[in-house]
Amino acid sequence: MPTMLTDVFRGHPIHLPHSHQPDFTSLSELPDSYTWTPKDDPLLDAAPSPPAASENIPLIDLNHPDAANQIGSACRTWGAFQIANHGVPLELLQGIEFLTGSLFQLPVHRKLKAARSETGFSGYGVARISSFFNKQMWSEGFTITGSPLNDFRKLWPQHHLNNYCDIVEEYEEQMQKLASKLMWLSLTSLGVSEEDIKWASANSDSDWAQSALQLNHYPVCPEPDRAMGLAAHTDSTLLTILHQNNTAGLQVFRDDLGWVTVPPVPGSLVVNVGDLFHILSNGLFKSVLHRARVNQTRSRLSVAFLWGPQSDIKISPVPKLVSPVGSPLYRSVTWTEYLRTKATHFNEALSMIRNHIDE
Ligand SMILES: C=C1C[C@]23C[C@H]1CC[C@H]2[C@@]12CCC[C@@](C)(C(=O)O1)[C@H]2[C@@H]3C(=O)O
Ligand SMILES: O=C(O)CCC(=O)C(=O)O
Ligand SMILES: [Fe+2]
Repeated sequence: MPTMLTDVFRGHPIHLPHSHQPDFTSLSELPDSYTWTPKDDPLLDAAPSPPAASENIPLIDLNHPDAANQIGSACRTWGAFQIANHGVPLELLQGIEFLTGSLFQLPVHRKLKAARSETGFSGYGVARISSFFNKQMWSEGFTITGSPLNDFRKLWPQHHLNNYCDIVEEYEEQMQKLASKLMWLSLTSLGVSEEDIKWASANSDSDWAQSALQLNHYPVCPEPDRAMGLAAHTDSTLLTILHQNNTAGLQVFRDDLGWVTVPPVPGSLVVNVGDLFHILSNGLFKSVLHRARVNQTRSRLSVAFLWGPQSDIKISPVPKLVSPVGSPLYRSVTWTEYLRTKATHFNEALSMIRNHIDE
């Protein structure tokens, strides 16, 4: 039995700057501890000069005959794209959004009953990356892996549980299928097929993949321009699939464009390349730096499906993508090892497993 995501942080406690969550509703102005300046994040106001033309991540129709190439090209230039006609039922997207809304509407003392412990994986709390910043983020989150029953029991009475657990399980199943389809479509565009990746071809997806769900809530904020919902980061995953409610906030970074807002397109899903897919593609696919901003009038919800390989699988650059004379850009690493590296070194984690070739 491979180790599970639930064990990943056992030896890696996160010490958060404050022991309790703020009660956002009681704040009418932004406290200093929530006010971000470029000192707290060098890329805070990053913009190219001269200003770049407005561009956005592509919206790709999964039914389009050329979808594989469009996805491949988006993974190389942006590391992110949106998809329509993805096959996930609209009612399920509405269901998970409703559940997320109900969860965060609970009074703080109830949510804290399901608080994530310092070494735990699942439950209610601030983003794990909070420990790398001096300022607090204007958001709250809830992490789920596998069945949410144990955590949901702490929040809701018995009669809600079946329905809420069914929604989460159905959502995880649909996302799992979609993520695997997207991975193979994008690899096809690089000429990589199932024969080239042994761990994935020998088994069905449900044997080699695992995942987590991250529910995020960004309450309305008195001074959104000075606050940060979720600070700039890359995901450690192969792929992340994100559902956002109808409120903008997600931004992706491009060296030549600066921060680009991803507009909500009702019914569509946002996909982003994570660090492990960047490694697998030998650097061809970009693991995209992204963040979430907040809003003065509308609260924002998002549901991230974080998808990667089981903990015993070593990810390394696909040999076909390493040129015959070149050497792989990265050494091999499991998701667990990588999450631990990330828990200590955050945005430096990728460079720590990069091969430095002596000329
Ligand atoms: C399986 C994962 C992936 C995690 C850690 C763990 C559970 C929660 C994920 C996130 C979600 C929010 C951003 C991030 C950076 C964070 O702080 O928690 C993610 C992180 C990662 O992608 O590295
Ligand atoms: O809320 C968002 O749009 C981004 C969430 C995110 O990046 C994450 O949960 O990893
Ligand atoms: Fe993310």
